[in-house]
Amino acid sequence: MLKEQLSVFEQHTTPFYAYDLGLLRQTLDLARAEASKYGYHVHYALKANANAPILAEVLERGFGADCVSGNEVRRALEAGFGPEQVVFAGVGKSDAEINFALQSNIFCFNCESVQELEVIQELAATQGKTAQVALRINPNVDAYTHKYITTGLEENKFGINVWELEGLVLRFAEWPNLRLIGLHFHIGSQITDLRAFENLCVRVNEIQRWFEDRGLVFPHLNVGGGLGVDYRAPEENPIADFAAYFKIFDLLLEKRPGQQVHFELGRALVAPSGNLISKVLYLKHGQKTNFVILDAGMTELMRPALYQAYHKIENLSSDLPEKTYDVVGPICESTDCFAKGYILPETKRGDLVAIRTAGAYGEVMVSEYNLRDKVKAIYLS
Ligand SMILES: Cc1ncc(COP(=O)(O)O)c(C=O)c1O
Ligand SMILES: N[C@@H](CCCC[NH3+])C(=O)O
Repeated sequence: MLKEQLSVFEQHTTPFYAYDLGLLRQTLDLARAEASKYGYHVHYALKANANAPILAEVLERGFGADCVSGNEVRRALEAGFGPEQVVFAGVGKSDAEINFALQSNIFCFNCESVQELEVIQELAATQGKTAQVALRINPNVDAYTHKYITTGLEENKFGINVWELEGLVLRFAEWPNLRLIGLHFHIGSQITDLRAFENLCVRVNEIQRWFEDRGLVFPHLNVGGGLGVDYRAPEENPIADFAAYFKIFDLLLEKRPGQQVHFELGRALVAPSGNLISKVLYLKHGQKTNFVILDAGMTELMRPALYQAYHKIENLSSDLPEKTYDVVGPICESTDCFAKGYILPETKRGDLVAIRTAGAYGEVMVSEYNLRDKVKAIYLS
């Protein structure tokens, strides 16, 4: 119960992120236990949260690192991940980022276009290196999630389209500095309808057979991340159903002998253990609405403004009878709104409010807009 932490929260200047390291450890332990039943490798997606104390817990459990920028690769290496644990995805890797990853001898580049393969070949040749690459293929599988966080449909910018593969395989011989070690897929984020992963397996099997028909078998399959969390009921479901998730792949993904299967989970590992704690600055009574104006806004947690995302909100200070409010931030944008028509106990200036399930894609997406101060983080063990 977050309310039990109220006295701790009251000692800190708001707004701040509060991370529950106990819940984080439980989540990571469970994910590791379920993945290891099948010998699966999990690479934690740093883009979800790259804070040092979080990375330390991830690293301690033997997960690898999934990075999408040169700076994420650097952060992972600085945190202690070995280069052989680092994969690097991203639709627009710059030459400088590729060079840095090559110099660092990372495990694998997840390549998203033929053009990128050409550039990595050229830069690897200049460095006298061989780059290990996986082809990120756009499988055209619906993730049944918000359209802004779907990545595996043909209309999305991510990955190599299947219709490009025929031309691509003919060109492998032109790239002596690339070692093609795997296939990579990622269909989207906050996936709660697990049938999307079933469909992904069916598609990966088809694509794998297509390559086999052309004499190509890869030692690695990377099926990405995307497992969602329960934003509406964080107390009832604090940990994602890793057992059901990994079981789908065990049942449906056709693994070749000796083939290694990789996952890139971000949100499901860290979202529930982070909460944004904010203070109520003002109560404003409009014609039709009562506004709760917080000292945190879209600059500290962008997801509601960007995706109309739902985050549960709790008033930690009040037990008064309930009222209905629009909960908003201080930023000069009308989209700076965490929730409309939200029921909270009667709220007063100075109350502390928790915006729940904000451990993933919260602090990493902070903006300085309106010259806001950088939000702080505290860690509860
Ligand atoms: C390529 C890739 N891998 C992994 C992830 C992590 O996704 P999630 O946090 O939904 O598990 C993402 C983000 O959607 C991604 O784009
Ligand atoms: N940032 C997004 C998810 C994008 C995942 C990365 N491809 C979110 O908050 O839900």
